This record gives sequence, C-alpha cells and structure tokens, in this order.
Amino acid sequence: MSDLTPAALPAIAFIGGGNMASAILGGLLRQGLPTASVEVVEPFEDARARLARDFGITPQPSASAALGRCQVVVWAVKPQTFADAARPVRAFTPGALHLSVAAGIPSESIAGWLGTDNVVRAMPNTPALVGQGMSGLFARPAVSADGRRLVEQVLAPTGQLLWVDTESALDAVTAVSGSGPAYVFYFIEAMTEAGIEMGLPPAQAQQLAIGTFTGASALAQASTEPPSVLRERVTSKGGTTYAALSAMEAAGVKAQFKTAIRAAEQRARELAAEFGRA
Ligand SMILES: NC(=O)C1=CN([C@@H]2O[C@H](COP(=O)(O)OP(=O)(O)OC[C@H]3O[C@@H](n4cnc5c(N)ncnc54)[C@H](O)[C@@H]3O)[C@@H](O)[C@H]2O)C=CC1
Ligand SMILES: O=C(O)[C@@H]1CCC=N1
Repeated sequence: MSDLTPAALPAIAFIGGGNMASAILGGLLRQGLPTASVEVVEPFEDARARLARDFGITPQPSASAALGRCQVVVWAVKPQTFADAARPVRAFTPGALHLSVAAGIPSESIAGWLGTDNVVRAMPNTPALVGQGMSGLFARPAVSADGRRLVEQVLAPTGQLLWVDTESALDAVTAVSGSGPAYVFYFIEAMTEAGIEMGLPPAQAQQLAIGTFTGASALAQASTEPPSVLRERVTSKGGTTYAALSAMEAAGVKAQFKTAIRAAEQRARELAAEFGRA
C-alpha cells in the first residue's frame, strides 16, 4: 500500500485560495505536506496576503508554468467563476488529476473546460477546518483507482470521506452535509437565544448549546442505535423534552426543515444549469 501521509504527496495546486482551499490546505500542511509542494492561484491581493501569513506560502496572482509540476489541481473557486478560471489553467496542467469542490458544477462541464476526463468532484464542509469535515466524492469513470486513492490522500486530513456512485447524489450531499454546518449553527443560535431569554448569561447559554451538539453528535456516532431511539431515551413521558418536541411537531418544524434542505438540493441543480454550460 502506498504511503498515505501528506508528506508523501506529489505537488498540489489550488485554484482559488478562499475558505474551502484554506480548510483543505491547512489540514495538509498541519499533517506534514511541505509548503514547497503547494501552488496557489489567487487573484485577490488581500487573500494572497492572508494565505502567506497563515500558511507561509507564496500564492500566485494568475496561472503560470509553475502549475506544470502539480499532479493534483484542487478547484476551490465559486461556481460562477469556474469557467473563467479554467481557461488559463488548462494549458499548464496536462495529465493532472482535477479535484473540484465547487457546488453544483457538473464533472462533464469541468472535463470540457479542462480537456480531460481525469476529474473528481468533492463536496466537503467547513468542519474540515478542524479535521472533522464530512465530504461526499464522485469520480468520473475515467479516473483510475490510483487517482481515487490520491484524492483520498489529499482530503484525508479534512475528516470523513464517502464515495457516491452517481453524480446526482452529490446534490443531496451538498444539501445535507455541504450546507449542513450552517443548519447546525442556526440551531445553536436558536438554543443560545432561548437560553438568554430565559435568563442565562450569553456565554453560559452558548456553552450549553454548543456542548449539547458536541455531546449528542458524539453519542450518535458511538451508538449502534439510530438517532430516533436515542431521542426517545431523552423523552420521558409527560416530561420536558416531550413538551418541546410536541411543540416542534405542532409547528411543523421537521417538515419545514426537510423542505429547506430540498431547497438547497434544488439550488445545487440550478447552479449546474446557470454556471455549468461549456
Ligand atoms: N464554504 C463552504 O462551506 C463550502 C464551499 N464549497 C464550494 O467551495 C467553493 C469555494 O467556496 P469558498 O472557499 O467558500 O469561497 P471563497 O470566496 O472563500 O473562495 C473563492 C476564492 O476564489 C478566488 N478567485 C476568484 N476568481 C478566481 C480565478 N479566476 N482564479 C482563481 N481564483 C479565483 C477568490 O478570490 C476567492 O479567494 C465554491 O464553489 C463552493 O461551492 C463546497 C463545500 C462547502
Ligand atoms: O452555500 C454554498 O453554495 C456552498 C456549498 C455548500 C456550502 N456552501
């Protein structure tokens, strides 16, 4: 089996040096990828200065022959920027494996823009910043087993990885786990606000809300039982949890939440239609 440590990885290019690139790059560097193995293309000066300060790298303002040594190119630009960003990169990266984290943009469009079928799409999420991310992955059929392993090596420091068999499943991954951290933060905000409204100091209310999410997630992860059973175990008949869950059911919170997640899935499809055209 090949060495799976970041130190053993080939050179990697990042196109776009924002949040997601920083999450992936930060994890790789922390786990031993040498800064000399990294190229970043980032047109905005402020963003380049931040990358230099945070990671000790020297990002480039535009694509250049320096990309030629990179076997993997990570695409971390906004969906609406992808087609424009691809044009200057294509000539410098023949033979590279391309890994896109852009929401919605179909691998077929990416393959067309870059002139290669060696394309993997990933949908990570921001807990990748602390190595606790959840990523869905889809490879075009032309990607070899070695190519898939390389992608796993690149993303391993970000957290858990899950290959899906169809590209359309990535829209569901985007809606559940890609956007998902925002839903969790939203609920943390709601629980914190409720705690404050009931008289708790803000810092205490926030600690209780975050600690509860951390603990419940850890319990759900460790347990062999489904979340529904764990929920029932908290819910004493006629007790406080029952009162809260009954209020949520009466208000249609679960149904509304599911509808909201479907809106994210729909938006992922729209992004493909809006920005995925070759
Ligand atoms: N933020 C999130 O939670 C997640 C984001 N994504 C996807 O990751 C991608 C990047 O998102 P973020 O990192 O949040 O965005 P961001 O805005 O933080 O980063 C994008 C970067 O691309 C740079 N850029 C713009 N034009 C460029 C060009 N022509 N060439 C190279 N770089 C260029 C921008 O200056 C910016 O620094 C998006 O496609 C998004 O769908 C995927 C999963 C989760
Ligand atoms: O909101 C977005 O479009 C991106 C994709 C998943 C999370 N953030």
